[in-house]
Amino acid sequence: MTYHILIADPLSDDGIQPLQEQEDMLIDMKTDLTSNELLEQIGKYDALLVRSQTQVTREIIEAAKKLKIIARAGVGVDNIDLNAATENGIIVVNAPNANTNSAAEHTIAMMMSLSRKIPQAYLSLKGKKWERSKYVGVELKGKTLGIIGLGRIGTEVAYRAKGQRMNVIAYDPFFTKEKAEKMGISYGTLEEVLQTADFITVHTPLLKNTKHLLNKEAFAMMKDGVHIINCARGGIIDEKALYDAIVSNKVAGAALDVFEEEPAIDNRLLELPEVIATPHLGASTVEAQENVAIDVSHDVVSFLHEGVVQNPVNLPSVPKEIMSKIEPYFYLAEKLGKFLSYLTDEVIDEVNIYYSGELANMEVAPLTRNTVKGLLKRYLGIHVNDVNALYLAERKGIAVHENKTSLTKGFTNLLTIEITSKSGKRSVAGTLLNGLGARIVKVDHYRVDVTPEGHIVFIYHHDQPGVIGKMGNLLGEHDINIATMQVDRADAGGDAIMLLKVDKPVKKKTLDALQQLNEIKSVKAINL
Ligand SMILES: NC(=O)c1ccc[n+]([C@@H]2O[C@H](COP(=O)([O-])OP(=O)(O)OC[C@H]3O[C@@H](n4cnc5c(N)ncnc54)[C@H](O)[C@@H]3O)[C@@H](O)[C@H]2O)c1
Ligand SMILES: O=C(O)[C@H](O)COP(=O)(O)O
Repeated sequence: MTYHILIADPLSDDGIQPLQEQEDMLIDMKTDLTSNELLEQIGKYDALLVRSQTQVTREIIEAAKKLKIIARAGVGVDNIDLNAATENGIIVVNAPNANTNSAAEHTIAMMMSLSRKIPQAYLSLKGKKWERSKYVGVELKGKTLGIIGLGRIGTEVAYRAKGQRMNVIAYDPFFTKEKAEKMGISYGTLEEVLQTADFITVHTPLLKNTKHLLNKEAFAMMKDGVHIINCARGGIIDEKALYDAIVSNKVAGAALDVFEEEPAIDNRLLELPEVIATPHLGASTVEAQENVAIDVSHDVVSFLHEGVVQNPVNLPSVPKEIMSKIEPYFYLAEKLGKFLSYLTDEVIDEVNIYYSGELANMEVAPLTRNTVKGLLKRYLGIHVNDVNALYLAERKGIAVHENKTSLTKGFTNLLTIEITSKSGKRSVAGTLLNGLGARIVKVDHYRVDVTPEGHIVFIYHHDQPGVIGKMGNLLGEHDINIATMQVDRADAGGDAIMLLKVDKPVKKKTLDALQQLNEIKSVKAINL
């Protein structure tokens, strides 16, 4: 199989080496496609690599019938419709650590340029003027830097600002006084940061709750003559409010790398002499560009080849040590889910997954996704995957619950899945037997021992003499060879089940013929 890869924004040539080394990957580098051209062409690609420029909209995602992975060579994924990607089962990955240094250094460079008016003085001198008194700056030493958003970049900015002998105060919902003490900086609420800082820099993502975080009210709370820096995302600052705050001398100056609309050619903030700006260059260093491209290239290769990634955005990442423990159960979980989907034709209202024995001590979320994937696969086929399984279940009104119990019923590990529909509950349980692999060990309250693979004929019948022979004969007449057979019953002469492993798919006319036998209550062909 050959994978078609589209690189739609400029990426470092050295960085995409891991992709270029793959014999089964054909790479198209098309960095000046219009959105219409992208829409027309996206259908043939398995992977799409972008930076912040290409807008990966719902329309594009829905036209991307083969697309499996969208890789963002950088941090912010606000140019990608994540909901649409998740709904369509497309994994999104990014490179969250690779440009942290560059963005932090750019922030410090912008702050220093702002405080000493370097860009303005440079332009003046280039205009053949020698204006020494016009460009008097302020020192950073002893000033307070307020950081809003103390994640990867905010933290690096804090350490660098301390190097400038600034006092640092930060606000982040996950930041505490104890952490502040360890870092040698101050903790503040958002208001405290706004009220005490001489320089304010934002380092949050652009989210619903960070949109216009610095607005008219926020500027009103700040010290007169405050300086503002935004090397995170346009939109965190209300540009109109910033403009007014500069014109009214509340804000002494602003350094902006990002804008509400990019490219920001006609942005009126750029007309103000107090505003210095760069065209979204925070991550534009040789090192960062090489590193982001390497990170996402590795994820694209490992996802297309092995289904695993390091930096998923729309799927929780599982640490390697946890993954190595739960991976052997993936197969069992998916097969049990699929088996169970055949036991009812009714709408499923609820799924309960019981993890017992050693499974009860593990991080089981990926197994839950695999179980639900298996359950939905009978109807959704390739349209359900690890990325969208839980989303699709929720959309179909199926409540999924994880339960952990110590009851192992004699097994070292036991995975039990129970579905509830209008007419009641159905369940299946399986285990991993040391050295023997996966087994289905229980169907409803019947005990069995079946490998969860291949073609299975599942029969509910009355336990009575001769029934097994009759079924064997009938299957023989229909050219179906029985490989293994498992039978269990509630009581002698009562209800019973039979699981027949057969060598090939059983046709409808064979199932209909079995159903005609008096002893048979129901019969299903299960293909795992
Ligand atoms: N200019 C550039 O070229 C460039 C380069 C890299 C990253 N970025 C941007 O910088 C930003 C930060 O990136 P990062 O890697 O540090 O992300 P991160 O996820 O490590 O940190 C973001 C922090 O913001 C905090 N946060 C969220 N909502 C908040 C709120 N309402 N108030 C205060 N804090 C809040 C989070 O708790 C988190 O700690 C992102 O927007 C990213 O896209 C820009
Ligand atoms: O979020 C990011 O990583 C930065 O905004 C960098 O964007 P870029 O890859 O377009 O430079």
